[in-house]
Amino acid sequence: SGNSISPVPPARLCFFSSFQSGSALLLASLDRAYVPYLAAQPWWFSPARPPSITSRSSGRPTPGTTSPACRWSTSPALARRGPSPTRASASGSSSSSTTGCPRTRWTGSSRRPSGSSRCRRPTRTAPARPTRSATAASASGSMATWGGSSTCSWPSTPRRSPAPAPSRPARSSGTFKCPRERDASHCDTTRVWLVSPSAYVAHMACVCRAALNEYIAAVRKVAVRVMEAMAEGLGIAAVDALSGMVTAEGSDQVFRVNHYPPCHALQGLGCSATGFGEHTDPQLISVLRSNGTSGLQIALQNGQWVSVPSDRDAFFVNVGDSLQVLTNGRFKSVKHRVVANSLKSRVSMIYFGGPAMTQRIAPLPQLLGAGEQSLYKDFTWGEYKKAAYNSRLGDNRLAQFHR
Ligand SMILES: O=C(O)CCC(=O)C(=O)O
Ligand SMILES: [Fe+2]
Repeated sequence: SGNSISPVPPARLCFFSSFQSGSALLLASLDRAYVPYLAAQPWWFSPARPPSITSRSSGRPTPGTTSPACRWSTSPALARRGPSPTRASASGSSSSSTTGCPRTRWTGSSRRPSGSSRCRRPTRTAPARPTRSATAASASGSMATWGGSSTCSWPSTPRRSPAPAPSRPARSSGTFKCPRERDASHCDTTRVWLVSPSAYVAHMACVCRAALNEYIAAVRKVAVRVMEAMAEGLGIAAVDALSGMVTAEGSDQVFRVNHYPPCHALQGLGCSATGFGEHTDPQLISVLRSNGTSGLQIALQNGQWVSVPSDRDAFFVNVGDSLQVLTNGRFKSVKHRVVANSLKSRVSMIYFGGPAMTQRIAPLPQLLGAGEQSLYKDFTWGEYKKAAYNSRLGDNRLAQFHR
């Protein structure tokens, strides 16, 4: 995306075959919490196989299992922290509304705190929070921690069977209207904070460590190559002027997996449910791969939402706010969101390349033309991140840093 916010497909980048299979392996084994979903979609385990639609993809929950439609888990950390740029509510102006999955049952007041669930929450064991020592170690660069909703254990507590999916769209007395609920989201997320790509692997007690390591190393190379090409395109002599920030010691990288269960009740209703509210990514660059289920949209300058073609063999590369500042607005971080699919699960995995916390984020001097002023106040990535965490997901977080 970036500067080119016209509805063109994202650039296709070449997958090496080992990368492709490593990537599929990663998706298959990343977190045991995803096994029920992945098991329902055998192509995850064999990328060569077409995404054949299995009986599960018809969207009917198998009796005795938890409905994928409303399976939800919320990071206790996020719930406590409230609105955050990684997992909070959609807000701000939007030309078209999305809503909570109408089939979900609201658990509380009509305005839930951001980051908590609108869906009926299954009884489950809260995932272990990283211990203080793990967090401290992470901050000091010696390991990475798992964060977000799922750790490497699937809850052992029994879950209630869901009510069978309605055979017709769920309407309340035939007058169901899509509520304009900006605080809704319909997504499970698992995040891995990357501190040291080699050290965190040693820490991870998951089956996925090798695949994860391989994938992240490879996708980081993709990010670096893209940023090198950007520097070249901007006429900057030092090829690593931008990319060096994600390879630098202490760079702040995150890898996140999102799962958007299908929202069956949307069928035939002509409205959409928010999977991930509108936002821009705060880091430098994001490299996303998905399972080919549609849902990702970007906002054009006129506010119109455009779907990004779903292609599981393509990367979606997104410019983050920090890169917008470094290039003094030549590349723009594009607002994007995810709408839930009524039939199919969407799984995406995103590598976010961020700079080190102390990195000064300001337009590259070699980029500024004669008399050109920075459009932004000076700040460090750490300062921006702190401000971002105190904002709502859909806020224009760069606004407060504009001169
Ligand atoms: O899951 C997706 O497709 C996009 C998610 C996203 O934008 C994000 O995690 O920042
Ligand atoms: Fe994003």
